Amino acid sequence: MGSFRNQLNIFFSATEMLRSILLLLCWLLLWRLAVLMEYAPHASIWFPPAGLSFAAFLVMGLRAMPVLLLCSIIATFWVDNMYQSEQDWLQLANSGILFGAAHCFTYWLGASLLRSMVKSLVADVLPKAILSFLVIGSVTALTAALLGTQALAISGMIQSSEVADIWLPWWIGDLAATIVLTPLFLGLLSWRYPQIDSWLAGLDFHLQDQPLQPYLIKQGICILMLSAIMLLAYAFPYPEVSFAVFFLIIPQMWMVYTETAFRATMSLAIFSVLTAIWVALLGLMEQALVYQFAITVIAASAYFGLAVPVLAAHNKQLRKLALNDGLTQVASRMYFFERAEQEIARARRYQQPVSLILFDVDHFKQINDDYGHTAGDTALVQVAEKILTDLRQSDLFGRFGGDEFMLLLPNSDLQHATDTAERLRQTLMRIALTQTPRRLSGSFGVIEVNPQENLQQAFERVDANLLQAKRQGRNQVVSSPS
Ligand SMILES: Nc1nc2c(ncn2[C@@H]2O[C@H](COP(=O)(O)OP(=O)(O)OP(=O)(O)O)[C@@H](O)[C@H]2O)c(=O)[nH]1
Repeated sequence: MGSFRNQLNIFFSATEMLRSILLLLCWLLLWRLAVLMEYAPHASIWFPPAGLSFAAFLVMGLRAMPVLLLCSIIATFWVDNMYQSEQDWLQLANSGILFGAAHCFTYWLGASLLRSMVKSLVADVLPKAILSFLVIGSVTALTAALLGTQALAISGMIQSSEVADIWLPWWIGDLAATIVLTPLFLGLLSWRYPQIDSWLAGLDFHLQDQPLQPYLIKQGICILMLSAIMLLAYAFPYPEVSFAVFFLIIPQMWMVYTETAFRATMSLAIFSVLTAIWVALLGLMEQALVYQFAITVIAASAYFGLAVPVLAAHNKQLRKLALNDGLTQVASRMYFFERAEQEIARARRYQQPVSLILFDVDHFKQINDDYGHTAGDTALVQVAEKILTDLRQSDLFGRFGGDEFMLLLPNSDLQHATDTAERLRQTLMRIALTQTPRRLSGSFGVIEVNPQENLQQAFERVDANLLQAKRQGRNQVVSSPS
């Protein structure tokens, strides 16, 4: 009950009223545009209001219903004015309500289904969200076409016999617009409705600081290519020539991979509007179905392409998390062992020495207990930063866990590694911790890796040396020959 009252309050708020009026104006404008591109009665090459209805129901839910119903009724009166069907206003209102009910109910149902499906997906599943959108969008457009044509037949706007001819182009027109335009409308609406971001599984529609010029060049190439292909189809009126429009997938995918999601969807919208305009201008109505399919197929492929940069960014982030220790940013234990295996194998091949150092901060627990975990964390970060400045570029430095760190020194024999450990022990004592007045010290184990042993065995030996350094009173280096 509370939530219903909440919805009512939102519905009657000034901003929502303004949004509804804007929605009404945009819908009617797009509808007028669609009528301009009709190639047969009630069959437009594409029907942009369908994309807007789907996007509005996705974002606003049931709150969009009254406005979109009103749009459908106004459109019915408007269309009658054009076709002169001689119906009286009561019949027209009846037709409008029937058509509106078919259109709005279907798109609301489709949008609600998509919303609940996308919400139930766990993170990082953009391809699944895209697939759900394509499947539900197509079925919704089909249902809207079947119910819409029936509504017109029942209300007497068209003959029953015409339904069989109209439903397919009606569906493809709705489908092209729903598939191409819904994401763009969602992108535009996501500036005002931030909840959309969470459904997009990482896809960012908001403008980023990417240079405008390369985008404009790519957009220009897309427009030129499309215009050339359409003029070619006009000059050589064979059905085969019209299929050349499918080549547009190349520049569109180029756009998807290199530009922001918003620009890519914008480019698809420009492609579909221009195709529709060229078809209308050059009278290529015979091949309208080919162009409608091209628009839909290219858009559907492009959306899957949108998932690639998002997945690549996720992978990069996951790899960074796996390779680096989250707190100190030195190598993670997993990455250290992976690299150490490679280095030891390489050293064995070239018969070069390689050494391991394992060290542990003495009485670190005391810092946590006396000054808190944040002070402990800061101390670990300071230790890692300071040690890192004291190493060669080729040395590998990682965190084993807790206050234990490890080093792999390529091209270093036991003597060199022991000297390095001794230097680091002194470095540790010089660290001035920012959050505690404490001074640090560390215990070090050192070994030179024996050509016959594997990493596991080498690690056990260096760990034993560290343990001995602890037992012997801490703040010292214990090394042993191979
Ligand atoms: N602040 C902080 N503490 C950690 C972290 N990881 C482990 N610790 C703590 O580090 C302490 C490590 O203690 P130990 O190595 O067992 O012992 P110690 O106090 O260093 O004493 P010795 O090693 O015997 O000299 C434990 O209290 C852990 O809870 C971390 O990421 N941050």
